[in-house]
Amino acid sequence: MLTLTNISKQIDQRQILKAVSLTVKDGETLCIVGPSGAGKTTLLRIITGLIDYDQGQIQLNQREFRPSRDNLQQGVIGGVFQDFRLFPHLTTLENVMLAPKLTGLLSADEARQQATELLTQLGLEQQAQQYTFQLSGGQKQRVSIARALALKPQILCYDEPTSALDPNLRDSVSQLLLQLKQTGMTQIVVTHDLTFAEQIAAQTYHLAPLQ
Ligand SMILES: Nc1ncnc2c1ncn2[C@@H]1O[C@H](COP(=O)(O)OP(=O)(O)OP(=O)(O)O)[C@@H](O)[C@H]1O
Repeated sequence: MLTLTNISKQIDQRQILKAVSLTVKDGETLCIVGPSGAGKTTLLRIITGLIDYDQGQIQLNQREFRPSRDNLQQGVIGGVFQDFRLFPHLTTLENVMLAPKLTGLLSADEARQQATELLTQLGLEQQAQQYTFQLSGGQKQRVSIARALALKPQILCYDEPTSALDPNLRDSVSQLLLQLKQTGMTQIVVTHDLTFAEQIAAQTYHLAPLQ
């Protein structure tokens, strides 16, 4: 269970988040919705440890928890970001193998086997040997999810996972997130797409812009 209590954040002396409190229970999917500029991405960047917060407290499983970039690498909290952050000069398979191999979580053989399984699970077996610059937006999205899953996160966070996708692909992302929910994955999804939010989550947190 992840709990945020009164999280506040200023950027350039402007208040972006003020006293945000929310809880995500194990196995739940929480959608964070709100208008453009409300601070959704900022909140997700705080949860994934990419930026710090000024005030408040975060607890993971009822213990104080300070998100950091290390948590992304150690499989505590995984992130799927809007720009995918794939390595274009590596193949799809290599992109998914890389982090568990570099962090020592798995041997090279184990990482390869796991990556092959994840790519099959996500319908990307045909793309395994392609460079990621050769893939479509929807395929890159799924590689990015496979890569995050390869680090066995407790919680997986997504920033606008449908923003670059047409309606059919949006439905396939919903299906994928629902499948992951069935495996017990805890998920936090930033989106401004309310139809998508309704498809995937029972719980929605509305972030209102500050004036
Ligand atoms: N690094 C930064 N420097 C300056 N301002 C920033 C920075 N990051 C975010 N902001 C500001 O914080 C506010 C919230 O931005 P954020 O990207 O979190 O909103 P959002 O709700 O995700 O918006 P969108 O739906 O358009 O992506 C915006 O006004 C943005 O300009």
